[in-house]
Amino acid sequence: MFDNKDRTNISELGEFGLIDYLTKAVEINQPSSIKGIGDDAAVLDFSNKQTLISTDLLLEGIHFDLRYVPLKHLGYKAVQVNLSDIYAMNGIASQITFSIGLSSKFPLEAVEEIYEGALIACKKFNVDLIGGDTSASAQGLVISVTSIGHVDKDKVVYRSGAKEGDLLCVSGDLGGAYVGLQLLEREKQIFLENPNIQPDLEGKDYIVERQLKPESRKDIVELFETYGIQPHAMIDVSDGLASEIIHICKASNVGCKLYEEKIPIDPMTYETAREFGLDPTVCALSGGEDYELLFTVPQEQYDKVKNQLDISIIGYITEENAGCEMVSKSGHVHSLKAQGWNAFEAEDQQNEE
Ligand SMILES: Nc1ncnc2c1ncn2[C@@H]1O[C@H](COP(=O)(O)OP(=O)(O)OP(=O)(O)O)[C@@H](O)[C@H]1O
Ligand SMILES: Cc1ncc(C[n+]2csc(CCOP(=O)(O)O)c2C)c(N)n1
Ligand SMILES: [Mg+2]
Repeated sequence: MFDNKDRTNISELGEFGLIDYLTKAVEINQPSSIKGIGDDAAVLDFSNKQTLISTDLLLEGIHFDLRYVPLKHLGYKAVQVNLSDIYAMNGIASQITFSIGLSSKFPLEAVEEIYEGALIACKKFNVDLIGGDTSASAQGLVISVTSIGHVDKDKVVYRSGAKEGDLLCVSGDLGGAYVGLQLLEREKQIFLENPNIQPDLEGKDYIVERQLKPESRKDIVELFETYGIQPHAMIDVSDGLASEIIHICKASNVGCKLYEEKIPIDPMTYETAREFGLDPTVCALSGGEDYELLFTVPQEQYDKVKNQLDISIIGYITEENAGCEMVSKSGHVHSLKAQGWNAFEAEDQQNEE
């Protein structure tokens, strides 16, 4: 990925030199950022708002494969997947910390690319980078991002607030990131077998972007504010629709009825899934990494959500004993299973190979 470029060995700069180098372009814009990079801790002040904090870990070989993920995209995605958790609380993200563990194969130029992507995401989403940690790693690249945000006390939305009769809604469309991943994996295999064949991703931009460059849904939180929509429960779709629905239902002690025909799937996702012999609905239910927002609203808010082009009403909340069910296109009722992506399963499969 970075073989043909200039290589500056990180040991030439040392840890502090590297930190200075990477953070020289960092700007602080948020009024809540009192002190950013440069002391033992950052200092924040959210006055009368509630503070939101979320952290996630991204590991080479488990969460990403550098044979087809460009480093700049990786930096961008690492920030997006974290901001998504703040938006899933109906909050606005304002700061992140960005930590990296680097194995010796990474030259300075590689780390610079990761940072470039991360800073583009920060700028676009109006978030300050206020700190992090940098270390050597014995093997592989490790990235951990912590995102910090704020929300009015009466606006915060938990997974546990869904009520019987609520409408179950989701933003955007689902399954694209998974089908994009299948496409990238296929091209990787072809390339490994014959390095002279160039990857053929033509016409597949949307799903490849859904995988490599996801956009967290700050715009949906802003839309809620504009239209006075207050969800009862919310979660972001990282592991797949089925798994996230079950999280909401378990946390809220409710059941749900999901309609397969209502699940939003982009035509390119649909067609490419079919080309791969995959069921597009299964890709949406279990694929993951869509980073859309899944939420419930009381029925009285139907008029506010029904005309939103980027929101689909996919079902409704039932009482707990009814369980979590999906009505298929043919009218059959299936119990929903949380077959979402699981980092530990992926590891087991790798060990078996
Ligand atoms: N090692 C850990 N120690 C303490 N708490 C943890 C740990 N791992 C996860 N949690 C907590 O468990 C809860 C659920 O986390 P989980 O990672 O399942 O959700 P998520 O971050 O929204 O999903 P994903 O990681 O799939 O994007 C959160 O409150 C999180 O802080
Ligand atoms: C090489 C490679 N293997 C697997 C995936 C898929 N994947 C990575 S993270 C994730 C969901 C959230 O993870 P977490 O719950 O750990 O935050 C999924 C479905 C990928 N993109 N690349
Ligand atoms: Mg997590």
